[in-house]
Amino acid sequence: MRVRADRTMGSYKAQIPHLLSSPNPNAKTLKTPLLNPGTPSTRRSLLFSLSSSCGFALFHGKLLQSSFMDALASSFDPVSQAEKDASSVVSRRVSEAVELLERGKELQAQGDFPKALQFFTSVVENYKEFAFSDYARVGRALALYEVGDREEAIAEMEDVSISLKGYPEVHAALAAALYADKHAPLLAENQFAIATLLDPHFTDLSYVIETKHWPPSLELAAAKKAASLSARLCQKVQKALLQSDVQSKNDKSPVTVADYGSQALVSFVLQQEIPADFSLVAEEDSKDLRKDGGQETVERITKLVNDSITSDGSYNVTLSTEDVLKAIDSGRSEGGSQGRHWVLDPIDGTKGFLRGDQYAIALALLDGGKVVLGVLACPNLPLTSIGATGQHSPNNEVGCLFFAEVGGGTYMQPLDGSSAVKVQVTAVENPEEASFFESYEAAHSMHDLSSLIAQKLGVKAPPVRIDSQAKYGALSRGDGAIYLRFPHKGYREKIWDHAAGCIVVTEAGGVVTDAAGKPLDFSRGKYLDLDTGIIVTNQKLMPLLFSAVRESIKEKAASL
Ligand SMILES: Nc1ncnc2c1ncn2[C@@H]1O[C@H](COP(=O)(O)O)[C@@H](O)[C@H]1OP(=O)(O)O
Ligand SMILES: [Mg+2]
Repeated sequence: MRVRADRTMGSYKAQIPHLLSSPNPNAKTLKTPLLNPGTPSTRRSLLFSLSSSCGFALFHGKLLQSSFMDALASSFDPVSQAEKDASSVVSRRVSEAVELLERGKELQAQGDFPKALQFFTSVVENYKEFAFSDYARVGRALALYEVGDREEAIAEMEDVSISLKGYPEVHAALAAALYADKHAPLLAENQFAIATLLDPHFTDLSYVIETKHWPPSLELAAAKKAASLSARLCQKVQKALLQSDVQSKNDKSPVTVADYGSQALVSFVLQQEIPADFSLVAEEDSKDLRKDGGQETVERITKLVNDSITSDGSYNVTLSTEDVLKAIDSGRSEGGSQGRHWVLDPIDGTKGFLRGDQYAIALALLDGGKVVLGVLACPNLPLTSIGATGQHSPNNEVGCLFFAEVGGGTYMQPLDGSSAVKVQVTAVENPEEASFFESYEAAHSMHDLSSLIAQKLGVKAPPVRIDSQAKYGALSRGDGAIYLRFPHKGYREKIWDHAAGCIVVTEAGGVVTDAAGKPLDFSRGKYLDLDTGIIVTNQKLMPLLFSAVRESIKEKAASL
């Protein structure tokens, strides 16, 4: 959700839209963990930091400095056993509630809003007697917003803005929600005025982004939802394909249907969730489908898309064939260095999809030509490391969703929706201990060149060959240390084949460059104009890798 500032509006109105990429200040540094001054202060957290810089606990409406609490507890000598018991019940309930609150915040920081909502709701409902349950109400309001229950979210924000007086983030979040969802600019202005009176920093966009880390989490939630639904659609088609007879396996139509279906579904979900200024750069368009004989395929696609929408249950609509064709064609944007554009590969690695191997649904968001968010759904990637072989035991669960926002790190979540974990690229420094990924298809990347590079580096392990951007995902969680991609002469890389993968790796601490050592430039439209190839690894290995790549390219050229 991003509403542009209207230059004719008043000074507050012009400021409110900068909060709108997310009314959820989803990732701020927690300086003062509630009742727990000893924990590290780097945790990403929602709205929970108190304005003071030392540890406080709010309890029965009284503010108690927590460093005194233990002393008070130990010196307190209750008159009766009953009072002693009551006191211990209270402290047990406080720790229970704080634990639930902390868990809710963690889940929220990971983008797992439905689970976070459960934890916050539990505090709100079961621990009403503690004043700090109001902080759970803030979390609940924002989680409700993220899961799409916006009416309830705004009502809760309004209530809590009154009960938690003097808490600027609630007013700022409410300002953004009133502006974007209620289309109530005057009410939004009032809330924004309160927020900025309480904390003038909210007028400063760089403060909102850099200090509060308000990420485009609405976009992230929408992107995760779109990619997950598409992954389900593709899984269904791949399953039917793999169960079919040999003759229909040679038929390319299942991948066609899944490809278009995935694009239509992602486009539909994004437009439902974030209608403002929608722009999508995607691989497919409806030209071929509109030709004679395409009607049956369009009908199959439409059925698939409608089945996916129905199974999700959040949208009460049935799309017509024309709606589906239009959704596909809304991916005709050219991208570029201005504005915000979604970038989609509806099925990356179609060869892998047909073989029953790896493929990915890759969705990213560009802002001013830079990738600010990426989601990679990899329906066949095992949840545990694919290690040095690319293989996994047949009982291993598969289906990973990687997601990253600029400045927020990379997370991986099972596609079944269970909790996300933060991932990091490997810390391996010695190339002898490194393994490398490359394309399964020799036509997509020069295996002889990668082999020369690996040899120069001293890599001992054989290449791990898998299809699609699942390679970026696997590398982001440390399954391997290096990804080498050297398309044959004349091939032009497209932005949708790298945008999501690139941010997933860089936010996990990795480096992605072309073979000349330059970062990938996503600002030039559909194509990446780059030198020779793409190399990916961790910060430590990059200098060594880069030299091996330069030498190998020269050597190969000389031998031709
Ligand atoms: N000749 C080629 N050289 C390099 N990449 C290609 C070539 N043809 C298609 N691709 C694209 O490479 C990507 C997958 O590469 P890999 O799986 O080897 O990493 C896909 O995006 C695929 O397109 P598509 O998305 O249309 O399948
Ligand atoms: Mg692709």
